[in-house]
Amino acid sequence: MSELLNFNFPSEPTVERVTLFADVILPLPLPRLYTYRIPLEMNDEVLIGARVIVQFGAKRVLSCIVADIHENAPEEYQAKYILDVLDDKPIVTAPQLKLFKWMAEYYMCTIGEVINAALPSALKLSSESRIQLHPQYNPEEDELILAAQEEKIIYALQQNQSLTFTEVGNLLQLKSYHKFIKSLIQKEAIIIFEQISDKFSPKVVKKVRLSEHFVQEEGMLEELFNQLTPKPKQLDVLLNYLQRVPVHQDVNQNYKGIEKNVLTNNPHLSVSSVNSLVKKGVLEQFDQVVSRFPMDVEAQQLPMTLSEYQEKAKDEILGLFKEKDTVLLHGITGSGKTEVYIDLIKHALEAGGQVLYLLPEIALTAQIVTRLMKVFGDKLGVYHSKFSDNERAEVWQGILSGRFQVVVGVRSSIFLPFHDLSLLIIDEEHEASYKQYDPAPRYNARETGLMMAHLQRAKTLLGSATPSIESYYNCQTGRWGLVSMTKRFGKAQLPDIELVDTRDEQKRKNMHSHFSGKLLTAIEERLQRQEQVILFQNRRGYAPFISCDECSWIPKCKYCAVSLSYHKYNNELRCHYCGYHERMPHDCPACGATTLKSMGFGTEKVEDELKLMLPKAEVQRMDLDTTKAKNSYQQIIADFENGKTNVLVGTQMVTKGLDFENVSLVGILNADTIINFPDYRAHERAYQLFVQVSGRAGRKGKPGSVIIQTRDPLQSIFRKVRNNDYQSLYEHEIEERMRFSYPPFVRMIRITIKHAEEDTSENAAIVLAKDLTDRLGKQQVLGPEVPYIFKIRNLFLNEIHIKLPRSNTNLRAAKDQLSQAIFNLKLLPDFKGLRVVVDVDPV
Ligand SMILES: Nc1ncnc2c1ncn2[C@@H]1O[C@H](COP(=O)(O)OP(=O)(O)OP(=O)(O)O)[C@@H](O)[C@H]1O
Ligand SMILES: [Zn+2]
Repeated sequence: MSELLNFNFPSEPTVERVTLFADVILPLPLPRLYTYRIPLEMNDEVLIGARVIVQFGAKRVLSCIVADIHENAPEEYQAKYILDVLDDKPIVTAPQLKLFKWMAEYYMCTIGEVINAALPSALKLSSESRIQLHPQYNPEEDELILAAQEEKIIYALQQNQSLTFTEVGNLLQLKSYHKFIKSLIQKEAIIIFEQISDKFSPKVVKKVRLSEHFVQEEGMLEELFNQLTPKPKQLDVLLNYLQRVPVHQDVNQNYKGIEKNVLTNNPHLSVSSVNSLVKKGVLEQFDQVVSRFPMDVEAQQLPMTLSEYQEKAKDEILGLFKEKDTVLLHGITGSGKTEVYIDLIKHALEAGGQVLYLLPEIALTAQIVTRLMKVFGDKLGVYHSKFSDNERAEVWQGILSGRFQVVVGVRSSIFLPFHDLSLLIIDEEHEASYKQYDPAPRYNARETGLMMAHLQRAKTLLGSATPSIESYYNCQTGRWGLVSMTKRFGKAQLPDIELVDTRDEQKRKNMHSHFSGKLLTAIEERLQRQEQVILFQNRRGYAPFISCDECSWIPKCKYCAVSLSYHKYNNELRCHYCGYHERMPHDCPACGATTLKSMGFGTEKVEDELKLMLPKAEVQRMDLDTTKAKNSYQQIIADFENGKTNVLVGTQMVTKGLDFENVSLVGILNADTIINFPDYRAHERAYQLFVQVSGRAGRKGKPGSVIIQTRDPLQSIFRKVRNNDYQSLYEHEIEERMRFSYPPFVRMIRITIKHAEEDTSENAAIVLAKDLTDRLGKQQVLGPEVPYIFKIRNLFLNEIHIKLPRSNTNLRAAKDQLSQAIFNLKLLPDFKGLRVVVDVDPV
């Protein structure tokens, strides 16, 4: 595979008339690249990193990326011709291709899977792709010079709204019709969209401006004033317009106009006068399509000067960057890391490079984007999965064209087409959400980011108040630089942390459902003082399961080995693994009793009960269920920021990096499920979670407090959290990792074997484990074992863990062995229908 993936980047375009071949990456999980022949007339047009259209299989026509161009015909098959060239410039850059290749090798997947994850769908075309008229193109009015075929397409689109590529081909009766589509896209007459649901719907605002001749021709404006004197209401409208758009100072300002509703919503102006002026032709009304990424936000430098500590940290980072490529900024919650990042980004942009700022979660981007917009204006691009395909394609193209020099985004941003990255920031670097579980590539954006930075010779700054053990270890061994900030910004102090023993409280009848008396009183106090509260519970839904009081029946998922969670708002039982749902039964299907009780509690119940107990409080919830819609994150965060809500209840979404100045109390409702998680990282995770969520309190001057409810307050983790003692957590953890051979001392690979038959799954796992033991040695192979959740989506699971020494040569060899073993396993007739999932560095 690696030979086939060898990319060459010829520095000069080929001009001779030789027969050329292109190796292409199809967006499919294929184990290797395919070679196509380049038609002679396209010799100069096919470029590495650009898209071409090819036929794959008997029927499929799709776009793919050219990875290499050479003169060697494939030996095993007759190369088909490339049908068309889509781009006249590469849309995937040279360092990106190298990164994708590395990802495929490192994470043991195909490069097609990587490309598939990387490209926004709007850049992936197939016979099913659709085109529509460009929303700003008006065939009746806009004079474009179109070829006859192009006119035909436009005409058909006017009749039909949209066409698939296949339909375009049929319409033109041509095999190579893509060039017409391409040309129409370039002329901005059409756009491509992947699904009807994704159809590009631009935001349009109604605007007005003065008709041009009043502005351009001498004396016209005075005359207009005279004309309008008998109509004082219309005159008012005109004066108001001129106040907002001082055309006498700068005539060009008129062109932009203002939004019409600025005039019509003004209580001092009459709507009918505005409309009369439009009718008379004094005001000209027009529609403007506003980009989803506002272009006219001017960068406005905020007067944020770094504190002495921040300045010192920044200088240390820059100093370390002279010797090291990677630096970890370990700054406590609220120490002001973001401002240090912003300063470093400015620095990097001034030197002319590109910057990527990675965040683990969309919820976080909302706040940070506002902060960054103010400083970087329209140089800033934002990238995450709540954007539509077209929006994502717009960011992709904007990076290629140089429009966006700094991008803030979640893990998938590491796929973006940077070519001159100079700084990569990985905020909250300890976050597990940087890792993609499913589907392949199962990559970690932190590790991939580091590789990306390495390939582009960029510097990487990772930041966290609770660094991952692996990262801190890298600093201890001297591979990375370490910079610390140990004080909160300004006068803010770390909050006081109080433990409440729920077992004890229960005995004293001091528990009100899931709230201790102490927590309730504390919440009430904050409400009286007009301060805000964040409550954290690690489960969404109303209750993790329900059970019959009579017969103990518990509803389970039909397809997975888990109980169904109860969601009250739609009275449903839901599987959090496969999405299966059913109505909550009225009585027990097993015994008929009407005594179904919900057990345990999730965020929905916390919200519900709080509203009952404290009816005056405005409570809002932030979890997966309340943030499905595109802008719901922003709304919830904005409501909390503006003080519209007093209490924010949420899952781990509320714990990360959010910055609210008025929060003086944080409550953790049930710490125990977090600590008692069966995983070697449980301790580290619990520490990170408690410290992060506590860190939301008391960020701006006002003292903050934290109440943690637990049945076992004597656990050592709480002492570390209360003392903010990362050092002792690290020392304890790193010793255990060394003793029991866990990362960072070894690399782990998890192999999950899936089959519809329980026995087949188990047998296959035994055979594979045996083979792997033979190949890699006994020490290296753990399992097979049946995971706690042993069935998901009707497939029975078995797991094998592999631990490998850290040296790179061994790693590659071991992975080859692993691939071989899996390949052989799947060939065995007993194991038909077997699925094997390989997860490198699982988290
Ligand atoms: N130089 C500065 N001038 C004014 N305000 C600042 C400055 N630096 C930080 N702040 C304010 O201090 C608060 C905390 O800063 P910030 O959010 O960057 O902390 P952080 O280190 O990222 O914390 P966390 O790890 O909890 O996310 C913010 O409200 C921020 O606006
Ligand atoms: Zn299920």
